[in-house]
Amino acid sequence: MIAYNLGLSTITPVDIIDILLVSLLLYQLYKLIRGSVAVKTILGFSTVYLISWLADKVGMRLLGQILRQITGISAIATVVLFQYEIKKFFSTLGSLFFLSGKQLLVRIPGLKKKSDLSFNITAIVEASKILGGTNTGGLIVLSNTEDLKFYIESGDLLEALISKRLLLAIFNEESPLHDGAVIIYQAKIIAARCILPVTERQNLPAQFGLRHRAAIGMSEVTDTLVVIISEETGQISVARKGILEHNLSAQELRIAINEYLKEG
Ligand SMILES: Nc1ncnc2c1ncn2[C@@H]1O[C@H](COP(=O)(O)OP(=O)(O)OP(=O)(O)O)[C@@H](O)[C@H]1O
Repeated sequence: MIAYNLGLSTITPVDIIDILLVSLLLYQLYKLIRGSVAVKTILGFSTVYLISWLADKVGMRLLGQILRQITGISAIATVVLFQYEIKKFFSTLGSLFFLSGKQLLVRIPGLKKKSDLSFNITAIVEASKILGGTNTGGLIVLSNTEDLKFYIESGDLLEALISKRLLLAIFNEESPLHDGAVIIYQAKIIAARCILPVTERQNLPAQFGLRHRAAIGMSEVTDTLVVIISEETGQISVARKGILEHNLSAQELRIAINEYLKEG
């Protein structure tokens, strides 16, 4: 076996692969919890552990005992509290194993391949504004990194350049394509009439029906930004990482899309 002697220890190619895989895993974990409530919860758990350890050290038996009980249930609490992050982590790992070589390059940090075309943000913003103004429902999934093959296959393939007129034509109530979601991958409208996974969350306000629930569900399990135009109120919302930002102006929608594309 090939091995490199760097003085202190011998590094083999397997060690290098090992380090690369661990870095990839840690990067995925970091991406998942970055900016989410998970960070605060982890800090909370760590504080309880620390106080419990200190209480034991200085002989505060009662406090130590109570805190130990709390830390004892933290394993179960972690699974319940982080069910979204855990689900997302495994679905990301799963999709990594089923990526083609080209898609794998897109996922490796630093090697992210930018699309040759640029996302026509203005077309998406203007179409959303018009749809909202005429109380026409719309559901648009933006993906910069995942090809969303599984969801694309549930709808009708289009592979067209993004244009305001095309988006308006798709969501026109007379159109046979208006039901379900449009999926935009990199800079193209890939498919329409797609079926998205509906969130299982119970605590959503009653005003949010299936369109909003499907948007939240999709953003929970994929790295996408989902734009919703409400048929009932004409309001524009976006869902990202399971969080819904409601009643956005055209300018706010533009900012949300820009931020997503920068992140992606
Ligand atoms: N799983 C799904 N995937 C994609 N689109 C869906 C899904 N479920 C519902 N929809 C779309 O949402 C429409 C129904 O929206 P519904 O009125 O229940 O939602 P809503 O959140 O109250 O939105 P609105 O404010 O527009 O009424 C359907 O006609 C369909 O186009």
